[in-house]
Amino acid sequence: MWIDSAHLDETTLASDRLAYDEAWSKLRRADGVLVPGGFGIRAVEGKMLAANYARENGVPYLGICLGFQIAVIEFARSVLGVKTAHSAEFDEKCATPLIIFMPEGSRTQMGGTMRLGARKTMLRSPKCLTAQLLGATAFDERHRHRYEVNPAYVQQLEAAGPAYRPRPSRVCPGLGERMEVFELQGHPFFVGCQFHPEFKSRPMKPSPLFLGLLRAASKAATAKQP
Ligand SMILES: NC(=O)CC[C@H](N)C(=O)O
Repeated sequence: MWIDSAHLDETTLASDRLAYDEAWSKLRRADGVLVPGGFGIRAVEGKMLAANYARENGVPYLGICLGFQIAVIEFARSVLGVKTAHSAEFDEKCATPLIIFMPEGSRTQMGGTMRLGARKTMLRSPKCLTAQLLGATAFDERHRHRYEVNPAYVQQLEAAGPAYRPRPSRVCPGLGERMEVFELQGHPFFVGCQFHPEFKSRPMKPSPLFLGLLRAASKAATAKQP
């Protein structure tokens, strides 16, 4: 079931009540939510609402790349109370640039300068869900992005306490650590990843992150049955 997340926000409520109600009715029926990667501001606030809905209602959530960045912003806004948190991709002058342009990127040379391809992610703890699902704390997954979680805020996010587990990973030498994974404890399944598990996922060998989402969603669906 696909939802145009632009229809979840208040501008659609004002302009097209039917589309708004339909989008929310689909979201409320969903046993799991996947917010995929993306570029550009279209529907970003709706994606934020979907992440908020999944987080607050214990609905399994997998956020990929932009879906990961959205989940981190939503958490900062709603849980940490940092209302001005945003991505510099959508508001370059925002007061709290939680997601910033990566230092190694180029703004003038667009061709091939994205952070692309397989990169090593090294998780801090074997106990996090991502490490358990992937069966490793170090793995190569493919990437495709220009922005990252602002390292200046990672400590503040980590200080949020046991409800939250950011898992930064090492990047290219000299660039320190990059936050690649976002998980919530005490939630049936809430995972965001900066990398794209779909790029290495195959029909007969799906990425364990997709299987994790589906398992959690199917458990939620079974629990709903009378
Ligand atoms: N592939 C994506 O989702 C990219 C996310 C975001 N637009 C970035 O460039 O970082």
